[in-house]
Amino acid sequence: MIDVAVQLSVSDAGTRHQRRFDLDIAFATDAPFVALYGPSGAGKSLTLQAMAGLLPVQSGQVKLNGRALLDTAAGINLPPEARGVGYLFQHYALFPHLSVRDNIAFGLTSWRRRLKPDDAARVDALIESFGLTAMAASRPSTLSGGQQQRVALARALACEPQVLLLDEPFAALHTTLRRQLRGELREVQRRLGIPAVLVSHDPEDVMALADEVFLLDSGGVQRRLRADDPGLRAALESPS
Ligand SMILES: Nc1ncnc2c1ncn2[C@@H]1O[C@H](COP(=O)(O)OP(=O)(O)OP(=O)(O)O)[C@@H](O)[C@H]1O
Repeated sequence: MIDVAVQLSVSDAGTRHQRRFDLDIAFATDAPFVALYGPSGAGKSLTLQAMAGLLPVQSGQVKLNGRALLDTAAGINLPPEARGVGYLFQHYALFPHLSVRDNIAFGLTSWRRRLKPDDAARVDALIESFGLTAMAASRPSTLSGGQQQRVALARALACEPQVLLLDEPFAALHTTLRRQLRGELREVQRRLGIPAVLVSHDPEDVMALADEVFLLDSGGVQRRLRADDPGLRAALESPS
């Protein structure tokens, strides 16, 4: 169960034409794959950042299977590294000087510590699942965009997160590759049983992946739809 209810404001204080945005978002779901969908500027990325602990929240809570990652009323605010969250960005943000394998294993090794056998086996399984075996020793710059995004996905999954947060993960990829990667993501995510929250502008991403969709606008949830709702496609194609 993912249970999010947060209120926060962001502003670029100090600039001449100060802008401010208020997010007041609440959703709770047991769906294994959730999409947050809405126009540019609706507050989708801010919601993921608040869940990951990357943004200060004025009030509210973020709970995962009953475990509070944030609960302002109770004084709980776990740091990002203690939240058990795997975060995948649109731009892969891989470490250029590390091999594919070391990128995937990055969160599992700390300074001077070697990978434990269990962790090494999980990294190898992810490398295989995402078809990266032949390039495991290569640097990211020698990989295609789709291959780099697979590395980033494998890295987000390597730490066995409690939830996977996906921010426009396919935006930089062309249509055929998007379709293929969606399929791979869905298959691995199901097999590992890790719930996912996807942010996307693309109705096809949502139709292909989501079990439940929250339509966002102006910093709040406007509507909730199940994947089998016959009005889903129409709602995605004209969200407001
Ligand atoms: N530090 C900030 N100061 C002022 N406004 C901000 C700040 N950070 C974000 N915003 C604004 O908050 C709004 C929501 O941002 P957010 O990144 O969550 O949008 P989004 O729904 O993910 O949009 P997109 O689909 O374009 O990525 C935007 O209008 C953005 O300009």
